[in-house]
Amino acid sequence: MSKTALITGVTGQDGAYLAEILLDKGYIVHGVKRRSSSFNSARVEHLYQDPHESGVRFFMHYGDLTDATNLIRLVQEVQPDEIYNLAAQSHVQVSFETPEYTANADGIGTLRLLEAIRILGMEERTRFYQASTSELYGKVQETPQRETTPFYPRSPYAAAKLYAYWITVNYREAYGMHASNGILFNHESPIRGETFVTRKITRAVAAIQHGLQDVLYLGNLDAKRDWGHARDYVEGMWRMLQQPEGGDYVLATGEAHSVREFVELAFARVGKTIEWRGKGVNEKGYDASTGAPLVRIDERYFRPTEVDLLLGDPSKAHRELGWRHGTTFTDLVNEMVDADLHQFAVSLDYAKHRFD
Ligand SMILES: C[C@H]1O[C@H](OP(=O)(O)OP(=O)(O)OC[C@H]2O[C@@H](n3cnc4c(=O)[nH]c(N)nc43)[C@H](O)[C@@H]2O)[C@@H](O)[C@@H](O)C1=O
Repeated sequence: MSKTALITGVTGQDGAYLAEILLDKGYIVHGVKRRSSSFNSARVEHLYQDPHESGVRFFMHYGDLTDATNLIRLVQEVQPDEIYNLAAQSHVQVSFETPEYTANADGIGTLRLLEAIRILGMEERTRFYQASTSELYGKVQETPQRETTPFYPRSPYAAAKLYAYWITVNYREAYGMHASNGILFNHESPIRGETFVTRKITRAVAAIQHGLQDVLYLGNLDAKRDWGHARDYVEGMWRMLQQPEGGDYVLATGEAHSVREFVELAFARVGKTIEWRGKGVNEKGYDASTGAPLVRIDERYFRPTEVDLLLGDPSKAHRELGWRHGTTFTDLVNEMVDADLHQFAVSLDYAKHRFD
């Protein structure tokens, strides 16, 4: 019999990759998305099947982590074997402007979902995955960070996720639920949201290459992150729920790079070498061969409190889940730049023919 999974946040980067691998593994997949006045399902469009065909295995529902009755009804209707809670207000900088909403969706939202399982008496049947985050380590207390490293959140986003982490642990211990936290370090891909720094950079490189943009504006170039590929990380989520018991696992590559290095590699993919001149907010990145300014600093992208360095130790996941990241940092950057170059080329071609 096919297993049934419920994915909140299915229209996001991770939701889309996870839905894809679960369908490949033979699951029936129910995704939850928020209502929006603009179209927001592009990442899962290719998973839709003709409803008149037999054997349809992908279903979408409207829902919201701030709406408890909706969550209870969804869990009751779908009767999932596995719930992956990926829905969140996931932008760290935005959380400084919307701290209450972030706490409600990311913190209390997790509680609502756990309570839905309990209210319906499904604690023994339904396994639960919580999208925890390396942002919990914030002002890091040791490097590299592992499951035992103390947390020190540095944003409303991280503080909300801290509550979600502990309430997941608590429901595991109090009610014997199979509930797990995946402490995922940054994971990116060509379908990453366009305001996260990696995708912002690769889109700008592609736009500059196509003559559609002159300069890329960024904040803190010295921040370091442990960047992996989202496709690898969703496999790790699934593996956590296949264990005999729930647990908490770091997924990371074990390698950290600065935003500056990401910029350099991304421009290198299109044959441009960046030469940095100036200091602090006056620093600029120039095209070494033409002298054109390509990168400038915009103070608006600095955060009230920054997380300077995140570097994960994924050895528990290696040992217990047999999980390893596959994509290297360079391959990740190249794949993202290539995809954005292609996307701009397709749009330009479409526009050209439309107005021919
Ligand atoms: C694991 C974790 O991963 C993500 O959170 P994030 O690390 O904050 O991701 P980001 O791509 O927004 O920033 C990375 C770094 O890059 C710096 N940075 C410089 N200049 C710009 C800039 O212009 N834009 C942005 N966004 N960041 C910039 C910024 O200050 C920060 O130090 C989310 O998925 C989150 O949900 C999550 O859980």
